[in-house]
Amino acid sequence: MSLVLLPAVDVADGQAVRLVQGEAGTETSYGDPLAAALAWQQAGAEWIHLVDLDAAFGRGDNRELLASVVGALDVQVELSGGIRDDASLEAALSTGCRRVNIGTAALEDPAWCAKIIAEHGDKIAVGLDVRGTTLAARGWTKEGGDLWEVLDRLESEGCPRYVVTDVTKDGTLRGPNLDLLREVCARTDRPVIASGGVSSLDDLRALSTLVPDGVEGAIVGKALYAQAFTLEEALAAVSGR
Ligand SMILES: O=C(O)c1ccccc1N[C@@H]1O[C@H](COP(=O)(O)O)[C@@H](O)[C@H]1O
Repeated sequence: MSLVLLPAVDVADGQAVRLVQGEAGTETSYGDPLAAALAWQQAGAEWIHLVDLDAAFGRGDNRELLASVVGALDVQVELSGGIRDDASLEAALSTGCRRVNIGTAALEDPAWCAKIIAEHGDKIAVGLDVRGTTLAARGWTKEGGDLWEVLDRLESEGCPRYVVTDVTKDGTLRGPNLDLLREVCARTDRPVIASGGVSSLDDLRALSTLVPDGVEGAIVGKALYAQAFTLEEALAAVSGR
């Protein structure tokens, strides 16, 4: 199996943006989110990782815009940011996205998280956003507990998939945290999506070596927007071409 690539489209104030280490105020804008997503689709992406950053930061949302982006795409969408209760989950799933990524609520509302895993199974992924081994919540501005304790709990609840982000690497082009990914994969048989730090085709080749361990995919953001490589080149690299 080849590593699945998920180009990221993070949306703040109606624009596609990239942050550095998830910090508000570090935005670089890349224009219309739909245009960005369509460009990745046109280049061969099978998935888009679509994030409502305003909802993640609790400062508003881009819900209607993101719904229109999902509706206009033919590829599968992983929708993330601000999905924290029944209403936001229902709104997210009703867009037609393939799955949602739950961050803060998995840390602050374990009972609800267990309930939605039981109800929606594979449509749920949990985002493990970490600094070191401390989880981050609420737009990565609050600490959310110990990674290994939370992972043990989610395992017992049957969490179907994890999106593992090293917050310190995100948007920095400093390379993925391969050790962290290896450690998470050693503690779960569930698929893991790697996020944060991809800077080069060699990073993608390194992540591909972790596919047998359980790394199913990689979210790629800044490197694509900064044109460190094209998505076509990335897809060729992970397919061994
Ligand atoms: O993706 C980012 O750059 C990012 C930066 C700061 C906060 C969140 C970010 N991304 C996504 O938001 C979810 C968490 O949202 P929530 O806690 O469930 O509301 C996180 O997993 C990232 O996918």
